[in-house]
Formats: sequence, C-alpha cells, structure tokens
Amino acid sequence: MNATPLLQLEHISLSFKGVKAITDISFSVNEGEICALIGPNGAGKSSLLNVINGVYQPDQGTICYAGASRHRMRPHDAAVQGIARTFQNIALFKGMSVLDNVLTGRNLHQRSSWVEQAFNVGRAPDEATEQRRKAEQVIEFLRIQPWRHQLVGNLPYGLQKRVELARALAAEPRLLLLDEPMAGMNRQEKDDMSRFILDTQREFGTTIVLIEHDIGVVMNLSQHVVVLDYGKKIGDGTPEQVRVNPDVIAAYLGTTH
Ligand SMILES: Nc1ncnc2c1ncn2[C@@H]1O[C@H](COP(=O)(O)OP(=O)(O)OP(=O)(O)O)[C@@H](O)[C@H]1O
Repeated sequence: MNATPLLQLEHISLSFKGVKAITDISFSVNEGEICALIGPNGAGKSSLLNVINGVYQPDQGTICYAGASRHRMRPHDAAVQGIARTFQNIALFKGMSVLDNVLTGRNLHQRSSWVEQAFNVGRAPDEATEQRRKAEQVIEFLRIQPWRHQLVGNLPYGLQKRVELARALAAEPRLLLLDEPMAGMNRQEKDDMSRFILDTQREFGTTIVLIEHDIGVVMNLSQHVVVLDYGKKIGDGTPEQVRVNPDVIAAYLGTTH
C-alpha cells in the first residue's frame, strides 16, 4: 500500500429537495487501502458512494480521483476510469448464469464493434475468448466455479453477493465501492467475504471503500475508517483511533444498530 491518495473528497454536500443528506464532507482514501464508511441508518453512506461514482451530483464540493479534480464524476467516466461498485440490494441479472453475469463486468473492455460481434468476425472471436478467460479467472479467484452455469436467481443469497463482487472485479477496477457486501450473511459467509475482500486488496492492489454495519468486521478488515452521522463526518482515522473517539462512541458504537 502507498500513502498517495487515489480519492479525495473535498467539502462535499448533497441534498434531496432541500433536505441535507451530506454536509461538508472531506476525506482521502490512499491507493491500495481498505476504507470503511460506517454510521447509523440514514447517515449518508450510500449517498456518498453515489457521489463518488457519479450517480448523484453534489451541490458543493470537489472530487479528486487519480490526480484529476472535478465537481462531479459522470457514471460512465467513473466506470471507464476504473471505479466499480456493488449495491446494497443485489443488482444482478437473476435469469442469467453466473458466468454471463460476470461477463457483463467485462463490457467496458470490449473493443470490437457490434457488427463484428453480431457476425463473429474481425476482432470479435479473439476478444470473446479473452473476455471469457478473464471472467473464468475471477470466478476461480472467488471460488464460484461449481455454480458458474447456474442461474443467479437460484443461488443462495450469500453466493449471489459473491457473484456481484465477481462482476465488479471482472471490470478490473482500480477503486472498488462495496455497499454492504456482507448484509444478510451468517458468520461463516461474512468470514469468507472478508477473506475475498482482503485477497482482492493483496492480489490486485485494489483500493476499496466499503459500507459495513458489523463493527467487528470493519475493525478487522479496514486500515481506515470514516464515520458519518446525520450526513456529517464525526470520525476519520485508523480503526484504533475511531474506536476511542468519544463522538463515535456516543453516536454509533455505543448504540445498538
Ligand atoms: N434518492 C433519494 N431521495 C430522497 N432522499 C434520499 C435519497 N437517497 C437518500 N435519501 C436520504 O438521504 C439520507 C441519507 O441516506 P443514505 O441512504 O445515504 O444513508 P445510509 O447511511 O446509506 O443509510 P443505510 O445504512 O440505511 O443504508 C437519508 O435521510 C435518506 O432518506
């Protein structure tokens, strides 16, 4: 991991029809680190991820990603520049196989035209082989080979979450945004997912920003924790620093969620 920020949010504010969801939030995420966003329900965590990948346009503030500053990031530019994400509610094609879902993560790496693809000529055949090879690599990495030809909708919830991670990884992201990757999982599934997230960081050097409610998981997994409450940042530091921050204890850690 190096200490160069890959992502810097500066004075980001966001409101929905006049109701403030995020107020003046600034923090940096270093290249290669795992940064957890925590905070009670409605604190603004998902909204912040949506600002980072350009789904929401902030009212104020600047996003600096990979050295370029902008007031907003457009979703397509975010994807092209290597920002991938998963969602709180799984966003997969339930009627498609695991492999086909993972292949959709490769779309941005497609260079052949639709005509070449339709007639399987020119660049299309070689490209299809390469896309398939990359998708299979990710499937192997996340140990979902046994289910690769099964329909995603038939898989248990924990596996579907892993397929969603596979699709995001297939895009070969530089910055991976994970919105509650362990929501609804049992302890064993959470341990497995934690291991896959750590393996992703180690194997590919991916920078990861994740939202997670399980404080034990957050403390074990992340090098950096940012705490939000009512749309404001109330903590920012290492897990150890955040754990003893009185504002955080009062607002979040001291309460049952
Ligand atoms: N599309 C929207 N339209 C209107 N209000 C919204 C919208 N999205 C979020 N909000 C509001 O913004 C605030 C922050 O919501 P957000 O979903 O970002 O919080 P969160 O910390 O991710 O919560 P949770 O842990 O429950 O997912 C909440 O008050 C929410 O009701």
